[in-house]
Amino acid sequence: MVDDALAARARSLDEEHHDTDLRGRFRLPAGTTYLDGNSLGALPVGVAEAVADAVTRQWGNDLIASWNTADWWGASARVGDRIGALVGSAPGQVLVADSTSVNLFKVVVAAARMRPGRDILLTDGDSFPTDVHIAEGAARVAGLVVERVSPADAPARIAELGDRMALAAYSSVDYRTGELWDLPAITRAAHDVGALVCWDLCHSAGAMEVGLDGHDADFAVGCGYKYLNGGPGAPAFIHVAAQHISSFDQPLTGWNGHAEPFAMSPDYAPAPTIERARVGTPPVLGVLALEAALKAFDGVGMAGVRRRRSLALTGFFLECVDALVPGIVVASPRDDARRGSQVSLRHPHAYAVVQALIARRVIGDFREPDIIRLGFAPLYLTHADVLRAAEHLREVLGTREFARPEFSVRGAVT
Ligand SMILES: Cc1ncc(COP(=O)(O)O)c(C=O)c1O
Ligand SMILES: Nc1c(O)cccc1C(=O)C[C@H](N)C(=O)O
Repeated sequence: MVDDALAARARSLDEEHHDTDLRGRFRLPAGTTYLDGNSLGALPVGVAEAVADAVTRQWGNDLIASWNTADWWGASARVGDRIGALVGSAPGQVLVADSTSVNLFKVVVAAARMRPGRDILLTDGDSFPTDVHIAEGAARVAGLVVERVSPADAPARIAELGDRMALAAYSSVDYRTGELWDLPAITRAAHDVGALVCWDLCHSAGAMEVGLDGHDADFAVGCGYKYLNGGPGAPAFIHVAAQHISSFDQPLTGWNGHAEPFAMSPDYAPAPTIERARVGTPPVLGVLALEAALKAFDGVGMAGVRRRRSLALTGFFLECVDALVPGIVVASPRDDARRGSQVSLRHPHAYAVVQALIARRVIGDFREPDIIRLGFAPLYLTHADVLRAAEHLREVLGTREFARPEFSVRGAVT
């Protein structure tokens, strides 16, 4: 009975939100419910063809001329602008380059140089590990001291630290719990004491509005392979607000960031544009795959993606969980205003539960220590998928299927 009511509700939500259902823009295997687009996004239609064209025609036939004729050289900034439009950053402020880790390193060192005499880098000790590791590593290079403070406590701590604060570096969405942190409040608090902020948008870019310019964010970094669907190892992006570009003195002074790379000067002079964030030769095939993937967002407003899909899908999943798996601990906020595009559940056998779900072709992931992490990529999931996932979860838990020995064997990549 419960299932009938939920099935009817899933159908009516899918009808109501039909205009924003972009499943047709993706190639997803039949019979799979993919809830891991927050780790590796699905393959958009047109990417395989674009990469084949880049390989066979641009590279195979046109060879080195393609740096100009196919504008390989301009691709990093061109694709950066496309991402900028999704995260609320005006053209000329976003560059596709390197990895999120490397881009964060550039920002930390540049920010320290922009705030001489200030010694604190505030960050979240519970962030995705690379954010903490890079913060510590870059801080050593730049002469900063890292203080680990939860995003919830950051505004108050920033006010206490005052003019010791150089940079606050936070994720906008917690990778484990999916909590959406208060980007406007932390940004304001940092600016009130003359500090800078950097936002890691790995778990928000492509899933919700971010409003970087609207909130006056100084810097942001994020990856191309999650909700942006750029494919495994896709290049990342970096945002530097227009007013900071001329003072963005980043430490990785490779020849691609030079004002005139082909002058082959032995002396470094940074490009006057966002291209000063470049380091070496970009991974062109990866940048072009990402560009093709971003076509999935053509004509789509991020406000609709957020409200009519991300929040509708995660909200409906919470309803399904309450009805079908009552009592399970929900680690993600129930309040829409505080939830990213994932729902995480806690279970003492979370790893085995996730493996049992995967065996049923419901793909989510496990995160230490006890998190079943389910990502709801807004473009290609439906409310029917959401219900299917919850029904499988009920069966895996209800029958204790997860206790089968094969589900406890840990693999290297999870
Ligand atoms: C918040 C966050 N930052 C950074 C990364 C990864 O950075 P990189 O692209 O350097 O591997 C991830 C996920 O891999 C992440 O979740
Ligand atoms: N980035 C990853 C990778 O390159 C291989 C395997 C997994 C991952 C990850 O998804 C980590 C990810 N940022 C996370 O939120 O857990």
